Amino acid sequence: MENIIEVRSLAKIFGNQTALADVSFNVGKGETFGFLGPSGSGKTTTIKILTAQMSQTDGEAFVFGSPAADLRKPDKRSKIGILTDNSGLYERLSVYDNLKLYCDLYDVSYTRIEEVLQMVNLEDTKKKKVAKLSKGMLQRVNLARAFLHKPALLFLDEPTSALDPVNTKHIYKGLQTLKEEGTTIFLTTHDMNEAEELCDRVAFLNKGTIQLLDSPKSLRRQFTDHTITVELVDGNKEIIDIGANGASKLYNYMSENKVISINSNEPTLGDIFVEVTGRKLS
Ligand SMILES: Nc1ncnc2c1ncn2[C@@H]1O[C@H](COP(=O)(O)OP(=O)(O)OP(=O)(O)O)[C@@H](O)[C@H]1O
Repeated sequence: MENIIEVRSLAKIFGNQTALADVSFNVGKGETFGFLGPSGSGKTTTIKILTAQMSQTDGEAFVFGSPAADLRKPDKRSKIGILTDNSGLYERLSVYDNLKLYCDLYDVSYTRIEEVLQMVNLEDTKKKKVAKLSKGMLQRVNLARAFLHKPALLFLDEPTSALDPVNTKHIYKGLQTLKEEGTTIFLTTHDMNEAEELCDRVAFLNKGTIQLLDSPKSLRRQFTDHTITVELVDGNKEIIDIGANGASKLYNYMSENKVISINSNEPTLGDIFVEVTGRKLS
């Protein structure tokens, strides 16, 4: 698979603070890659280096096969979209007029505005001035702006942090559409459900280093204790091994009509993160 991002031994030091110690990973074309870590673990710093907003102290970062710093050139920059919390929108203009300006900047047809507003669930808000938007609405306008020009690579720094569950689901659908269209997505989050929902692979970042990197499915398999929990009619819960011994036990309970529910004990990404790093995500 062609790599869109390649990072080798990346380090960033601010004064006496190490934000990134030694980070290496690749992101393949069309992949949605999740960078997961608690506050201060180095997620935004990584995005800033990959999008040429900051240079690294050591190591290498390549985007589209060239050093990330090349993204300062306008022809390269138009291939990426970035969502960060620094908005860059004109407060006195409406949502629609702000997006029109970006259409002009990227030479995109105005018909695209309706498409992206639909993807972020803001069709009814397009006439509102940006100054009057709620935090969640602002985040959705910024998202719309980030993928307005159909970038090949999209950087999303905590894309749903200000959103309610309904809008979060709506955004997930929009991001799935972008993925189906072939967009490569680099996403940071501390929301493990988001990572499960969207990401092909995730990297666990802790204190500036990657501690695990794999698909959510492989990680859950790797860390499972191979048991299920069976809830019985007498109110007791029993943990049963999923091997042959457990099977006969479960068969007996079931044939005696004693089972109310059976639940997998496969760990969530959040459980695995805590186990590996000893830290909680939020
Ligand atoms: N411009 C800066 N000057 C000094 N230190 C910085 C600077 N930017 C980031 N840091 C430090 O680098 C570390 C990593 O910060 P970063 O913003 O990358 O973390 P993060 O994982 O994105 O956190 P959050 O989830 O809170 O956004 C932190 O300790 C932070 O204080």
